[in-house]
Amino acid sequence: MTPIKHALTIAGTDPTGGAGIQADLKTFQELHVYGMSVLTSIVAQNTMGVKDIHHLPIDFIELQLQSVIEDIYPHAIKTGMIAQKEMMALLATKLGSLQNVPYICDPVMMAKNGDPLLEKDVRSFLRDTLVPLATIVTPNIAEAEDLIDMKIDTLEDMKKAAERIIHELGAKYVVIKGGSLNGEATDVFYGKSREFHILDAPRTDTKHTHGTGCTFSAAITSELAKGIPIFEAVKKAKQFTAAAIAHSLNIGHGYGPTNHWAYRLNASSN
Ligand SMILES: Nc1ncnc2c1ncn2[C@@H]1O[C@H](COP(=O)(O)OP(=O)(O)OP(=O)(O)O)[C@@H](O)[C@H]1O
Ligand SMILES: Cc1ncc(CO)c(N)n1
Repeated sequence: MTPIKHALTIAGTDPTGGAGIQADLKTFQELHVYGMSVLTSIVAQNTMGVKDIHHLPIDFIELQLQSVIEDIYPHAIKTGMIAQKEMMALLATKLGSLQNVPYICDPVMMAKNGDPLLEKDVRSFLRDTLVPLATIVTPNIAEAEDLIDMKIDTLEDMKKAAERIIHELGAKYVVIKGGSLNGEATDVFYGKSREFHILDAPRTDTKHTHGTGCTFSAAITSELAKGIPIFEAVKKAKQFTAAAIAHSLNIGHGYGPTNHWAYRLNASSN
């Protein structure tokens, strides 16, 4: 039997379970990877928006990380909501010291309704500290625009932005998620091999897309933890997320969550 793989998410919380740490752990579980988590910020949010954020002390984030790593070494690590400069600095030091562990950087900046999840003026620090360490960085359109200070309106713009993220910021690979562009669900993958891949999936006409980005990056993390090659991992994550959105859940009063078990249902009916 293949030994179990372990994946670690370092992120903020969503008490409604659709985004953040909770979405990551559900995704790890669905993709048969043992899930672990280090909390950075506790967020009072729901499908309608963010009410307040409580940031954990830096030394306590460090202690959580140390507790996990000295006991169950992760085969892949993702970061999601990292809200403060001090958190980014700590994680840059720690992640930089881990050898050969794929690092998936989801540069989370805001919730689906536009409420900010990062403190003011830290976006450039995220670009300079965590992004360069990433095996793969997974911005949506707004996050990519912010990272390289460029407006993105077309697929060609997405490709230019992807090149700049790799060649100017230093990540190894990038997938820019086009979920919010022109009513398409087309993503652009690019990386050190300098080849573009366009990822398409049928777009589902739904507003219930809370946590799609977390789910997508957690699915990539799961596959990289298993040792799957990077583009295969991204393709699988795209299918997993597309199924989760196609069967998204009309619960809550705002942007409802995706359905993390939809991929399993599809797979068992094939
Ligand atoms: N309506 C949709 N139908 C199908 N796929 C979608 C849809 N919306 C987004 N996607 C896909 O879902 C994945 C996540 O992209 P998205 O742009 O929604 O992330 P995000 O904005 O970071 O999400 P969040 O901030 O809510 O976590 C991408 O592969 C994107 O193409
Ligand atoms: C904690 C957290 N991370 C990410 C997102 C973006 O979906 C969210 N709403 N909450």
